[in-house]
Amino acid sequence: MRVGIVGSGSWGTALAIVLADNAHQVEIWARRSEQADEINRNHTNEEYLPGIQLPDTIKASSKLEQVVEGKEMILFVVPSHSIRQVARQVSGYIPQEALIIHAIKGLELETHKRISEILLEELPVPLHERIAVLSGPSHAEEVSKRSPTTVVVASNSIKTAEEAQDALINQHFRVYTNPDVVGLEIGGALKNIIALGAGISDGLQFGDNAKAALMTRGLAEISRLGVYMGANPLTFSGLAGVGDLIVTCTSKHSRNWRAGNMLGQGHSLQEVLSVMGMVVEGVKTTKASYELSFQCGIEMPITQQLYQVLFENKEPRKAVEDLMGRLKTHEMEEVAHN
Ligand SMILES: NC(=O)c1ccc[n+]([C@@H]2O[C@H](COP(=O)([O-])OP(=O)(O)OC[C@H]3O[C@@H](n4cnc5c(N)ncnc54)[C@H](O)[C@@H]3O)[C@@H](O)[C@H]2O)c1
Ligand SMILES: O=P(O)(O)OC[C@H](O)CO
Repeated sequence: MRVGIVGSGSWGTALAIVLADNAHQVEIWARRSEQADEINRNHTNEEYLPGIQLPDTIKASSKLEQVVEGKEMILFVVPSHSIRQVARQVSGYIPQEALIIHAIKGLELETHKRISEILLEELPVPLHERIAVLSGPSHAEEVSKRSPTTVVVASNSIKTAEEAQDALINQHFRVYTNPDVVGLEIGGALKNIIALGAGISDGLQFGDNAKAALMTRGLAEISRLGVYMGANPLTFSGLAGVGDLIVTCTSKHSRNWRAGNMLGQGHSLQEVLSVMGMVVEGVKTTKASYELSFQCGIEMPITQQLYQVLFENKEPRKAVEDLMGRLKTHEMEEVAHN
């Protein structure tokens, strides 16, 4: 297939490798022309995937419309804060039968919308059945080295999900399908909040019990909001739920964990973001989810404490004390009240 990848950060570039390995014809959009030149000339993307040699067949361009024009498959892999503007810019240039996959893990800050909801608003109606989301435990650094990785694609159309699966699956990159778009998007976006928390906990040197607690209770509040929004609870025990939570809370590759770790060591949010150089989706997602939790009347204690740490200068240690000092409760409220 002729494939256009919108976004040449670490994840867009790693997915370009997967697709080039599958003999697709890949063109990738780079915001800066020097980066496109580097990919075309040296077959590297040193800023985002240092030390990785890209297949020679991957082409790059800094002309956004050109990257989607005439393509049979388009992947959107830009940070969540830019997807609406980027989708709007290319909307009129995408062929009407193209398969659209987004691999973005975040929520729109201003509207709290999921990425597929934004795509439905910005792309023409004939493309709506063609939209799929890709999620799951998948650090770009490992995918680009062809380490075994499993992911999941969801779409409202099973045909679309299966087409995405067929295009992406290979010996190193195993792709499952799932019909639950809401579950995939909520799981993928909100695990970044918990990874920030896990990084803080490690930065405070709290140990493994604390991290396991954050991951487990984090999954409980992610599922609570997700189910309220229409997700299938089973999705959260799958790759896009617990799978991605594990990898993001425990891997040295995670930007969210690393950012949290620095916060736990006493650095300010501004300092942390200025040294990261790559998107830390969990920061904006914490704000969007904090607001959503009040809007929907859903209890999300970890998200609420993290919001105070990130945006109200609360001491991380005090946030942990407040979490531990909450009123006693049942592990499974829903079960206890039946
Ligand atoms: N890196 C991973 O391992 C990984 C894995 C799965 C999902 N994701 C998700 O993929 C998405 C992209 O992440 P990434 O890791 O590739 O990010 P990145 O920080 O490595 O790269 C971001 C890319 O987007 C571009 N960009 C930044 N601001 C932009 C703007 N305003 N408009 C247009 N383009 C802009 C940058 O130039 C860069 O090419 C995120 O939602 C992330 O959560 C990342
Ligand atoms: O590096 P992070 O924290 O953005 O996480 C990357 C992926 O989402 C892991 O699946």
